[in-house]
Amino acid sequence: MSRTAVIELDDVHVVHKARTGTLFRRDRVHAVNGVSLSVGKGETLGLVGESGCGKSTLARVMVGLQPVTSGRVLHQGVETKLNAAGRRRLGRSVSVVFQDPATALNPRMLVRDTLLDPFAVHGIGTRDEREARVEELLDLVGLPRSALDVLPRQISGGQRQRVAIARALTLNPDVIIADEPTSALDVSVRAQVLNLLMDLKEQLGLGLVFISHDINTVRFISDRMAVMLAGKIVETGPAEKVFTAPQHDYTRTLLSAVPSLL
Ligand SMILES: Nc1ncnc2c1ncn2[C@@H]1O[C@H](COP(=O)(O)OP(=O)(O)OP(=O)(O)O)[C@@H](O)[C@H]1O
Repeated sequence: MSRTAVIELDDVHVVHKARTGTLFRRDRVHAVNGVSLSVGKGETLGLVGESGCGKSTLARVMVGLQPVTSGRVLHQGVETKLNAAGRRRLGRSVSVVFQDPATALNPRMLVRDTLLDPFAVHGIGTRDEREARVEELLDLVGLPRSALDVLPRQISGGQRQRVAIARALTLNPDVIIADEPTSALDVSVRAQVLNLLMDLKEQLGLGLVFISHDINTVRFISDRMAVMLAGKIVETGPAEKVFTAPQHDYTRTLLSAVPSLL
């Protein structure tokens, strides 16, 4: 079966200027080093690797927030340019859920306004359409109507992450990039948020890129898995295969670490 990937990266490199070095000659960090991958609707790609291996930089590339140093980013088969129009197109189709909803959500915005915000940014929908969609979003993520008129700090961490997921869904994206979406949450609610993401993927036919340092969580949620080490993808394949028959030493090292509680 061949279908066009929603997002495809072709030999992408990102070199950051580090905060170290001198004013005139900053050190460089090769955060993403020749990564090629693709994700389509209806599948979950798990991206696993330790802290600092370049996962978040890669996530930012996929949503158009991070320019690449070299390589190509294709959206629906067409190379994207990170000008205003390209970014807007990508932003409608690919949205992101960050690790910590306490910092990702505007603390001074009511949940209702947070969910309405993407409509304003993209200038779409009538007032009635926007309001109806906000109610639909609450149902999708399992929040009560009473959650609309509160500030993020007035609800629990798990509920805040549900709001962040609802916001990511506002404009009906094709793909969601979830960057360590459960790491900042209490252990007791992590499984609920993971299950919600899996249900939404099924129900809406979404593509999901699930990023985590925890290989057990990635296995649980992913169809395909990519293992990242020092900016490179060192192993990729069906999640079950990578898990049961790892080919790379680094994957084996990750697998031998203590199992997590999600
Ligand atoms: N804006 C930036 N400027 C300079 N260096 C950066 C920048 N963003 C990331 N880096 C560096 O690039 C490397 C990869 O960072 P990145 O955040 O992508 O990794 P990560 O795997 O997501 O790690 P973590 O899980 O800790 O966020 C690190 O060495 C980091 O210090």
